[in-house]
Amino acid sequence: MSEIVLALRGLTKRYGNHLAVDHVDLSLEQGQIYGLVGRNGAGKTTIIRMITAQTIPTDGEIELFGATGERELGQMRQRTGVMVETPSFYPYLTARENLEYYRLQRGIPGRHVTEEALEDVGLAGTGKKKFKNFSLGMKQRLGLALALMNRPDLLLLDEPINGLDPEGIVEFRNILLDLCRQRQTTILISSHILSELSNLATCYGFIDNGLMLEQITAKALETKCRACIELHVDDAAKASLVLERDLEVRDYEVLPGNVIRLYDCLDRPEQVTRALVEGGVSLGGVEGRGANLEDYFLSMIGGARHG
Ligand SMILES: Nc1ncnc2c1ncn2[C@@H]1O[C@H](COP(=O)(O)OP(=O)(O)OP(=O)(O)O)[C@@H](O)[C@H]1O
Repeated sequence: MSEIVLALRGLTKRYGNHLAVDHVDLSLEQGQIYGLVGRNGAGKTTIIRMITAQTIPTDGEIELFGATGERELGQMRQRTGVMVETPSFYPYLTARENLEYYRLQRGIPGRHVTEEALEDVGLAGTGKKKFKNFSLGMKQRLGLALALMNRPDLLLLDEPINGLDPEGIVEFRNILLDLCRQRQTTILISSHILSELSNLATCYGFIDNGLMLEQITAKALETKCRACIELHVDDAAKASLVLERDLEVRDYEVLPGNVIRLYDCLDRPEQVTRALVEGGVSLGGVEGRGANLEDYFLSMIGGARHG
């Protein structure tokens, strides 16, 4: 069984009358990339700050690498790397000089640590270029390099992809995937844009108003958000037969209540309905379902607000 790297149980933060984080449960196994998704003010930063002891929880429990007591938690926190908002770097120093400054400040021995961190994030070749002339993507990668200097087993990243252009997002994503593959680094990454985390997160937690609304694996989310034609029929077995025989459909699933989700023939729904009717199937409804991750997230938040 995989090691549980991080577990939150009933984690709560109250500011006056405001519940910023409301009894959040979360569990993260080694090598997972957990996408914490929520709008601005949802409580993402507060959760990360409680894990790193920058904010004291009002209630609940944090378990890190199996430890829960304050003293042991303190030790285990040394195995984490954190990036909450872009760290302040010196504008007139290079990437290497900036990292060297922080390495010495933190008392981490060995120049090779800086070199490895620069290699990890693809900034080893930036030479004399000063921080002030870096693109946002480079700045964010330097922030990540700083979080990687202690070779963490758990990385906590608060909105690191925020504002990056598509190319920057891909670069950042590839670095994280490499860390996960090569070092089995476990990653918790927050974002207010779900699609920024696609092809990266292995599971998601959706948070709104401090509440964890849903936790779902990337695979399950992909299935939920996959484009399909949803058919409500009187006889699913008969409909399946017609679809396979007359339209050579292979990719479909049958849900309870005589509902069929069809992933083939998306561009020709009329042909599907005609074939079914001609095959003697009664259709109660035909509905095209979208494939948009953002819509899924927004519909969930909408649902929460009405709830
Ligand atoms: N020190 C504080 N004092 C009072 N309220 C706070 C404090 N820190 C955060 N909050 C409130 O707690 C809630 C959650 O904030 P948090 O920063 O965790 O959200 P977030 O999801 O990270 O959003 P953002 O992306 O905007 O940072 C917000 O309503 C915020 O105003």
